[in-house]
Amino acid sequence: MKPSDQPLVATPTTPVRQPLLEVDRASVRLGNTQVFDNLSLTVGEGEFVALLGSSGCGKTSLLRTIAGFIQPRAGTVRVRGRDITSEPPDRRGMALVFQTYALWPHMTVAQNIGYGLKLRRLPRAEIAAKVAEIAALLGLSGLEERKPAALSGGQRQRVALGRALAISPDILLLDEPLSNLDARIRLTVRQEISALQRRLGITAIHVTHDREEAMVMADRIVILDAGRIAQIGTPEEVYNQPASAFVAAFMGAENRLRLNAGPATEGDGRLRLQAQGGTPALIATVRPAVPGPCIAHFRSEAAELHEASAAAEPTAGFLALPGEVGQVSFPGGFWRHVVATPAGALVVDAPKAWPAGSKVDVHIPQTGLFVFPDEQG
Ligand SMILES: Nc1ncnc2c1ncn2[C@@H]1O[C@H](COP(=O)(O)OP(=O)(O)OP(=O)(O)O)[C@@H](O)[C@H]1O
Repeated sequence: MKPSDQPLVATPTTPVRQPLLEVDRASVRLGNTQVFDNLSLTVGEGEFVALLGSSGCGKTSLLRTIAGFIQPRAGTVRVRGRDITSEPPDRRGMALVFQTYALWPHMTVAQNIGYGLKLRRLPRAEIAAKVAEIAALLGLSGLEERKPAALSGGQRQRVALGRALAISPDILLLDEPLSNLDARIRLTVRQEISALQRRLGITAIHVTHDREEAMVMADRIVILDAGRIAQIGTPEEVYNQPASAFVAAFMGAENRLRLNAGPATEGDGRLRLQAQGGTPALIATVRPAVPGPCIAHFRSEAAELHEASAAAEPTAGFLALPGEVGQVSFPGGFWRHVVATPAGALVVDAPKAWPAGSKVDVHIPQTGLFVFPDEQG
């Protein structure tokens, strides 16, 4: 199947809970850019969904379409079955938290949190009670009278979150809310948002380009590639069963090999895979079942380094490639090696350092290989 023949909508592999939000065959064009076309997505009640993809793939545009700031040229957006495509943003029961916090600088923490409630003309006492509740929930008690300029980045983002939660939205939309925070604070706020979302049972859609953030926060991850849904699944599914070479690489299996697959000589259903210059490997369980050119992806930690051997016999269960260690580094916990092989440079992690210049064999077990037909091959 050529990429253009692939379905636009990836089938979720896990059942969606009671649907709360449905984006149905939506198309969005901005200026001359067709951002996405015929895109469908269902989000269940109480679910935390991450929209993950590289810069420019359309994550923010999809979120803004859901929020009502972008009007799709075709398709509908529904909440609990009700068509809200033409409803303005403030009538959708959603709250959006931005990357830049977007707090009112002249207002105090309490006024910022209570802003949406004031717009809804709630009685003062009710606003004060709700603000106090939210401030306590988010660990902001005691800071209510401060202005945003007198807060840390993490505290500001919690105020922005508080302002969103104060209006009790059906759906919380998070547009890279953590990307302006430094790495350590980001981990804390990430956990706080996750815990809060689960405690309140609120439905959340979170835009991020950070794979780990999506993995640890979301129930399901939607991986977008140039306006198309490349895969929808739980973190384990997209990590362990990537649906395409793109998803495999995006989920960290960045080593890429062109392989040739043929039937194993024994005729027992196994495939004989061979990388350029490598020993043929007899492999049982990988896709594709059909012989031909294919692309394999694997993670740097899935491979092993061994002393070079002259073996040219087919090996069972793993690919073997001769190589020479180039650059060696220590990212922490393991040693990372760039290994030159006839099939190209590969990155391989190992518990010990192999000095630069070592002649090695790279072994890649079939359990760590993600193999896909090579459409271009
Ligand atoms: N107002 C606009 N006019 C024209 N094109 C736009 C407009 N806004 C966004 N685009 C284009 O639409 C595409 C998707 O943009 P979008 O901001 O949704 O991507 P993204 O995945 O959120 O990226 P990032 O992670 O960089 O924020 C990009 O090619 C972008 O250049």
